[in-house]
Amino acid sequence: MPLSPSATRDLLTRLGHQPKRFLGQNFLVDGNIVRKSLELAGITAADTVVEVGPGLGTLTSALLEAGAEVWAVEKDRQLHAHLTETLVPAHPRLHLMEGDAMEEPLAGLPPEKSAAFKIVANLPYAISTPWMDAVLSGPLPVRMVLMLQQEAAQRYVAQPGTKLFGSISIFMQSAYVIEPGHRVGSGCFFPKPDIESVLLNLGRQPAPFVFPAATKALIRACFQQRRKQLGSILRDKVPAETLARWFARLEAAGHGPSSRAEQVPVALWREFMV
Ligand SMILES: C[S@@+](CC[C@H](N)C(=O)[O-])C[C@H]1O[C@@H](n2cnc3c(N)ncnc32)[C@H](O)[C@@H]1O
Repeated sequence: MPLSPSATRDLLTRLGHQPKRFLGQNFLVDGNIVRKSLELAGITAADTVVEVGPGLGTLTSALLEAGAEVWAVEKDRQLHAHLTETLVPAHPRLHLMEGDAMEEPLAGLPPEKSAAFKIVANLPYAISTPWMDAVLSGPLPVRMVLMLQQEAAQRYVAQPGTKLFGSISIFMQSAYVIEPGHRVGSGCFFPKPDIESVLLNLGRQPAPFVFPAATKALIRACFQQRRKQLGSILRDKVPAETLARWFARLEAAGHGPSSRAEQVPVALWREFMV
């Protein structure tokens, strides 16, 4: 069971640990949310799970109690040391590393384990979108159940023609079905965050599409100049023949070189550069 807010505060005091805002240290203190996360992820003893930012080990303990094998990466040296002392000795199925999830997005998961794994995490807010972008380059987890800020979740599900539609919406919607999640009140965390959070449930599509790194870079470039026409952004960056073929596809669907990146639907982006 997760610690209550007062027990969490006491533990942090005992450790001499001041929650760090820049590391998004808002610890889960609500048992229902922990249970719901495991339930949405369908965690069983047969699962291999990656966790980013185990913190005080709340989700980690629940995953281990369910019998899962867990790979976790924690950036905070003091919290990593606390988990090394308290959780690691009792749990041979926990593989904990100290590190940055931007360098180790899958917490050091070995390649032979990457064919079928899940991610369950209460993400540090500052890295949620760039980390997700890295994860979407593959290998892809079969399911992700993620606590993250509402605005990031809105970007993932955003539709063309809206302000929030961007490269991450395209990469996400090409690989995952976004299943109903849950709003999570700020009282479920200690300390309370000043932004809204949601629990997002992402199931891998039967035929997920992973964009090559070079294509991802070009798509990001198109959204960095949202107001510019695609023709003028891409003219010098993509071979003429490839571009003409894609623009012909866009024109057949009512778009073209004068369209802006945010107007082009996900399905047409999937045909870009292929
Ligand atoms: C929102 S807290 C979640 C803590 C815990 N999992 C829970 O649910 O209570 C985010 C955690 O991610 C860690 N963290 C922040 N940035 C990180 C990074 N770049 N790589 C790995 N861990 C990071 C923080 O130190 C913190 O423990």
